[in-house]
Amino acid sequence: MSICLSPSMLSIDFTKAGEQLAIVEGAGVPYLHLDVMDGVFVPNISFGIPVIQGIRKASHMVFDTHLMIVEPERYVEQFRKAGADIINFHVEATKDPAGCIAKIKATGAKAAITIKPKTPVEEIKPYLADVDMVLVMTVEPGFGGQKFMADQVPKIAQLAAWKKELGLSYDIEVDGGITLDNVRQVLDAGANVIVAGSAVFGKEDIAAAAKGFLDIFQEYEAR
Ligand SMILES: O=C(CO)[C@@H](O)[C@H](O)COP(=O)(O)O
Repeated sequence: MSICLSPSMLSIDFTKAGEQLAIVEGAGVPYLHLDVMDGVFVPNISFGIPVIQGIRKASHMVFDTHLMIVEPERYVEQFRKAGADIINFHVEATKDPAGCIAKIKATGAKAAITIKPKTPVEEIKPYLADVDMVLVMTVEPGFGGQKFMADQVPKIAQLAAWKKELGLSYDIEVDGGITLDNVRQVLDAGANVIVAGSAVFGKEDIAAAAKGFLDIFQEYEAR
């Protein structure tokens, strides 16, 4: 399974967004992680549908849209129309995760389900056969630049074990505090989609930061 980098837009310099998106795309980064926050599900507000629609025109990357909003099913069609390729919602944010997955898939987008650090990984087990990706948060959602929670790594390993045991093929994404120093920990546990905000867009040399991750991925893929 290939390993992908998904840099988080939350850490982009919005005054230079077009330029910085072109840098990561030019470096061969396949995904762009879009953190949508509503100020209710998480204590922060970021950006939403019009911004995604705007940057869609400037990028061919896979838009990996992480909805940190309550009742995400209300907005699935609009995010898809704006350009989302993957629609990622929190199991804690909806009363009907199965319905939300079905709604996402009906739009033609890939469906992904996410858990916060305090949520047991067992809560998403019933949905594993129906999703394209699972996302393990390694920080409390809401802000970039937080410290990686290493105690979440066993969840990644559990999801990798279930994937094998159940004969499934979902991607395992990890998000929060990932750096060049700790990325091997999550790759070793079985993650294959890596979100990094401050460790990519927060760096002076964005292309070199992205390359640092891509080189490690290449090393793992060659094993
Ligand atoms: O979803 C979130 C925060 O809620 C993340 O996507 C962060 O934005 C990642 O940023 P870093 O922790 O890598 O700086």
